Amino acid sequence: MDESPDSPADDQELGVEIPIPTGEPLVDLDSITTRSGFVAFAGRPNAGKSTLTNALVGAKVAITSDKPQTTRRAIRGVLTRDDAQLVLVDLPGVQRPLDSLTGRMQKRVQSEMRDADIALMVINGEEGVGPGDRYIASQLRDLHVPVVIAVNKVDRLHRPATVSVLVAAAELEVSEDVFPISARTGKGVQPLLDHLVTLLPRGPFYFPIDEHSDQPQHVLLAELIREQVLRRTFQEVPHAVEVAIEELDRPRADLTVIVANAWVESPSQKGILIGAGGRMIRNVGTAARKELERELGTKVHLDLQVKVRRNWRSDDSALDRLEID
Ligand SMILES: Nc1nc2c(ncn2[C@@H]2O[C@H](COP(=O)(O)OP(=O)(O)OP(=O)(O)O)[C@@H](O)[C@H]2O)c(=O)[nH]1
Repeated sequence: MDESPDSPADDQELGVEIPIPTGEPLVDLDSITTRSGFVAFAGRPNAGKSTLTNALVGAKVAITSDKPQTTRRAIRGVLTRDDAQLVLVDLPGVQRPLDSLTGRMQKRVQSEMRDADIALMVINGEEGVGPGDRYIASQLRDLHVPVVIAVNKVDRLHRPATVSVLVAAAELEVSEDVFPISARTGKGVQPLLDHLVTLLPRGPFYFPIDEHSDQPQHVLLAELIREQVLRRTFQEVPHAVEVAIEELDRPRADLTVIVANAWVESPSQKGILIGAGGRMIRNVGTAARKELERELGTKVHLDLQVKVRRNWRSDDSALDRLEID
């Protein structure tokens, strides 16, 4: 039994009074010089929200791919500098819900946006401003949080094309703060960051300064495996795959053993993911192992199985188990 006099149970047994909150602020805000807050990303699928999150954080906290709807969970990336801490909330792209999975994703987008200190609207500069962006802008207008717009992928645009997307973005009339950036090359990201910091409220940091993300390790590892599936599959298969870590062992300091399942929705998708003679799943496994080794700093033995779970995207118990809420 824990004999520590500090434990709450002992406090109660000894009759120690626990102070009741009086409604007085616990911290004197005038004495705080740092700024901190939550910046939620809104944008169409594929606009580059996850790439921008990683670029700002300076570490890979979110997987990226050229397939729309890669991001399924709200991922918090944490960026700390001397004067400020930004908690970047990388969200799924805004889209019409099609099933339980996308329904949950969109509910999460709405609740995270409501709770944010700043909304950062990311526009895919290569595609220009479209009806999807106008819809997102109309939603942001109702939120009453400061909005900043990043026009991304300007590395793919000539100057006149960049100017015309910037003008179209300003005409959305949701923000006057429009920044041309390339999340891929890093161009324009620093001025955007400096501006976001000026809009944050004063306050203490939310996360320890060496933390990059609030994502549980097993979720990040599963995502790194899914990223390799996304790189190699097409049409409906990337959307039908989810990866779950079943076991993680460290038998030696320099070796991690991981057992993971890749869920698909039908036997034909299973066939595609395994590939002729098992070639596809071997390639996924080899590439994923390298990413896992980089993340964990140990050798990795990866046992990756493909399993069919029909309609997992409409199955609430499966989504709960996969921690998609
Ligand atoms: N050329 C170029 N490509 C980019 C840039 N930013 C992102 N991309 C690419 O665009 C694709 C989509 O990027 P993501 O970061 O996954 O996009 P997302 O907005 O998070 O997508 P969802 O998860 O679908 O919401 C990937 O292939 C990225 O490499 C950029 O600044 N320039």
